[in-house]
Amino acid sequence: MEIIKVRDYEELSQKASSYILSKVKQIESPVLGLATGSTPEGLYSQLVDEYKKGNISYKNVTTFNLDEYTNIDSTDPNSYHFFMNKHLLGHIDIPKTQINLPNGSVQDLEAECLEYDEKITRAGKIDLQILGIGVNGHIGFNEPGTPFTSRTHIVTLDESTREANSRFFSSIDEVPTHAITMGIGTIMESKEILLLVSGEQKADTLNRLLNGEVSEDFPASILHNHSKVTVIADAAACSKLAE
Ligand SMILES: O=P(O)(O)OC[C@H]1O[C@](O)(CO)[C@@H](O)[C@@H]1O
Repeated sequence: MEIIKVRDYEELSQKASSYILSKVKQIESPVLGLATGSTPEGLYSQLVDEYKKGNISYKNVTTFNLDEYTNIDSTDPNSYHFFMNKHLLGHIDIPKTQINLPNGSVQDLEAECLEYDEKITRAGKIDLQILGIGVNGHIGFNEPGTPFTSRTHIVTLDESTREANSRFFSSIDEVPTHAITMGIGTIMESKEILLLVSGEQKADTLNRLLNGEVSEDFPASILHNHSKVTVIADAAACSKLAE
């Protein structure tokens, strides 16, 4: 696991954007894994800017998002479909047919999970997966205790995760209780992973990730078993690391 320490959120977003753009230019038909949450917002804004400046085209890119709430329509402002359109996908030249997010509003959610996982395999697997990390070490919506071998599945969200995400809703009661997420096994099949960690509230999390043991109690710890993981972390997130 390689760690790149940067000054602040702005530098983190710039570094992550350059990293991704170099992959998009290098690979003929890149498959990107995308994340939601506050952390990648700055990155997405940079990716949009580069497109608007005419420095990049995303016509050959295929995307797979990590997760989506269940029982929420894709037009709902709290859905991850809406988030991705608002922050990235609605502003660039990627063809709609190459955009993939789990559909949390279908009746047969189990079938949706299976199909989503198979679609990633059919696309030739993810070239570069972008990840954020929850304070409890979750990746995607894989909460502590999720088997490392898990495939795309339905999860019951931890109260702490619902609490953290309630900032996007008018009250915690409105935060969905379930979601579809790529499994840890699915994420680990990505050829490369870029993890973004920002802010003081993630300082203990980053310390545990880098110095703790690999355990299902802390889902992100599995990343130690992947051969190509880069972590970009800002000074606030690094504030609990030994010099
Ligand atoms: O970037 P944030 O908002 O801290 O979120 C961290 C993680 O939590 C989630 O938003 C899920 O709660 C993930 O998608 C994200 O990677």
